[in-house]
This record gives sequence, structure tokens and C-alpha cells, in this order.
Amino acid sequence: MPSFMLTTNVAVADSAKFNAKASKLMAQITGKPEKFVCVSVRADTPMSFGGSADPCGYVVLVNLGGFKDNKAICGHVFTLLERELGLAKDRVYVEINAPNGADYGWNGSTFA
Ligand SMILES: O=C1C=C2C[C@@H](C(=O)O)NC2=CC1=O
Repeated sequence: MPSFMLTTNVAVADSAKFNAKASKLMAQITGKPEKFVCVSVRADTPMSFGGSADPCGYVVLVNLGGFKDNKAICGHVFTLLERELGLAKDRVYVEINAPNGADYGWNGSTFA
């Protein structure tokens, strides 16, 4: 269940292309098959950051078992958001979550 959830106040011109890139990145950074990856994007959402409605975003990354190198993973995510959506690195928060299997549901049950 590697998951990438972005909320942003900018429009995503080609959401299929962006979602594909985010999905591949999640598979790469977790080492899990892309078939497990879930990507969701809420674009054009009224948001502010630092009291300003300039372009900004909030990303939640989730992976059962956690992530190996949070700093490196944040680097990849910030680069993706800057390149694809023009979001400045200082206008985005990235929240990293590593739930226990018992706290995460899939396929009619939980992972543990
Ligand atoms: O993220 C994960 C997703 C799955 C799916 C399931 C399976 O075996 O099909 N097991 C998983 C473990 C994961 O860590």
C-alpha cells in the first residue's frame, strides 16, 4: 500500500501523466511493485501556506514498513512537484507515515 496523496491549490494540466510519474516514483522508493501503489491528487483546492494563497501543496506518503531514507525520499518528491507542477520546495509540506499492518486495511481485512 505505498500511497502518495497530494493536495494543492494549483491545477494539474495532465493529471494522467503526473499520476503515472508519482506512481512510478513510489514504486521506486519503496521497492514494491507498482500494482500496490495508490496515487490521489486533489488539485485546484483552496489552500494557503504561510498566510499566502500562492502555489503550495501538502503531500502525505504512506508505506507499510516505512521508508528507508526519509531525506532522500523527500528530495525526490520535492523535485517531482517542482518540475511537474512548479511548486517551490519551501511551499510544500511532506508528511511521512509508516502504519502498522494492523492499522491498515486492504482487500477486506487489515495487513496484520
Ligand atoms: O504495500 C503492500 C501491498 C500489498 C499487497 C499484498 C499482496 O501480497 O498482494 N501484500 C502487500 C504488502 C505491502 O506491503
